Amino acid sequence: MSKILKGIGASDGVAIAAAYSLEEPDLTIREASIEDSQADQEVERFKGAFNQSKVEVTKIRNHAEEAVGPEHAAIFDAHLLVLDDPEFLGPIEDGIRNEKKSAAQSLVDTRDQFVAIFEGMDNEYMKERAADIKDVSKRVLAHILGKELPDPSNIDQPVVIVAEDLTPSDTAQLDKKFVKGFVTNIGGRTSHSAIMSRSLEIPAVVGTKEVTEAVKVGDQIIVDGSAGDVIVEPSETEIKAYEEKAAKVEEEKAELLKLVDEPSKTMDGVEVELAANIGTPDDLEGVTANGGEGIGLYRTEFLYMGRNEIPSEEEQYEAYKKVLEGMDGKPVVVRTLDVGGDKELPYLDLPKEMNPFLGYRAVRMTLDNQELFRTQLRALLRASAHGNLKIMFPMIATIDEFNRAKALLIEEKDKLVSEGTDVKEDIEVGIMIEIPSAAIIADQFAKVVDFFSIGTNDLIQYTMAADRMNEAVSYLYQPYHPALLRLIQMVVNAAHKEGKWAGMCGEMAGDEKAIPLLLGLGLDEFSMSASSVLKARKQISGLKKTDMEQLALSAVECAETEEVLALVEEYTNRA
Ligand SMILES: C=C(OP(=O)(O)O)C(=O)O
Ligand SMILES: [Mg+2]
Repeated sequence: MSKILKGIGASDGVAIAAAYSLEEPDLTIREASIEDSQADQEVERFKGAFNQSKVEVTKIRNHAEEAVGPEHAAIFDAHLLVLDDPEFLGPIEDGIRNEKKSAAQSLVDTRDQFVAIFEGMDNEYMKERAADIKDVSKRVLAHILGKELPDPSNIDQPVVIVAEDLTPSDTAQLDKKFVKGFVTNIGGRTSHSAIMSRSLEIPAVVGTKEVTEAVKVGDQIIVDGSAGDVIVEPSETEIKAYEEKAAKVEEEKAELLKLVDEPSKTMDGVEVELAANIGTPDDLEGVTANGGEGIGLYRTEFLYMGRNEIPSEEEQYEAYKKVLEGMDGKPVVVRTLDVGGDKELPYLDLPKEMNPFLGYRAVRMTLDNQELFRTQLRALLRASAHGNLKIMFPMIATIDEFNRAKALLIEEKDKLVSEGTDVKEDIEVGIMIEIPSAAIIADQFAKVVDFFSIGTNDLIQYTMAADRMNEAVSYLYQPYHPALLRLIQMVVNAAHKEGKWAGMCGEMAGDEKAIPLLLGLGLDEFSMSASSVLKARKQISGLKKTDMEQLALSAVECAETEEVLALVEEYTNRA
């Protein structure tokens, strides 16, 4: 009998495939020492494990080169060097032969010695070598212990990934050709793995609480990303029903594609901009295919993930240039590095925090690490010559933070100009509105910034004090709550009063129930997953802006979310 798990639908569509687990195996060492007579056998075992690891790393390296480019493959070249390094292999063999350690124990002790030496050096390059040694040793240890490490980039058959959670860098490595869907235990619609699943257009269900318990590797599962359902070991009849549903989803998509070149216009002729959010230059294809009128949010942090070092100015410049040229003069809002919260960068050695979402993240960190920030700003300024760039700072809480970030930008711009580098004049510089303090004094911000983009994913969690990743408090995560609508109203009105524009790049911008309200509140730009653009265009073409203004005026006066939703229903059915 099949079993149905309920979760939160994170990305629409239906996937049917075998389950693949991303859980890491238990790598606890049970035998630390050996008898004399076992030494040869243990040496054989450790050499065999190194050889197996070399074969795997070479495969992963080649795959990475093909899928994401040679820059990302370079990490694995460094791993291969470690696997061949006699300075590393020698002490492991000595530990087995002379100190009677098991292969696993000798590997771990040698690893720890090397890691301590490299981490203690005052040199970024050497610190990165410590990360390589840790990574490689984990793989070798797994082989010595007879365990297998999960490797999302090495999947070569259709699968549905099942995991406790997927980190943004795990998600970035998924190959759409084989990864048909994913299901996690934790997370909500705005956790970053969910956002990535939408940009990759992979059906996903998050927050099932129990998928890793309920599903065995190889089990057939169905993911219904629209309903948030996961069917484990489905019957023939269920498979057939879902295959039909999948075909219907494809049909609807084909129908919507007819709107690709249409303007985004309400019934009474008001145009808005429907833009898309991207994480990497590879996402551009989806934006063009879905008729995105611009990029409303380029989350540059993904360029910094899944690697062991900060991307160079040149590498960043190339990525930004590719996006700007790809959008061919259409607006591209690039957000400067926003790490922290659930987006970690192991090589930056950021402190572990009690409340990472309230901690050292985004501009708070980049203003403090000026070399890193200036490198990104220079890359952006140089790229500005290739298109319609707008620069946006994340997680701004105070005017002073904005002024400091902008001052660095201007300093770098002046330097580049004096060096004779081409930099576009009049680049718009704006901020994300993710923190209630910024929304509340939006009138002050509007005097100094060129635009706002409301980041509701964070703004909701900070307004309601409800962690966006935590399902236990997900009932409080209410996009349509009047408190939030009032903040949005303040921001849009403040922008318009100063002749500036206000957009939204949080997930709410692509939400069918929110769009009528946002239109009525006067939002100028809606930036969403590329896969939602055409649906939004169709919806907007059936709404009258004047009616939606009435709806919004009534909605901000409501006491509860339910009342707001009832109003949305009433007004949109009327239209
Ligand atoms: C778009 C946003 O930023 P991110 O989801 O990357 O935190 C947001 O907070 O709404
Ligand atoms: Mg945010």
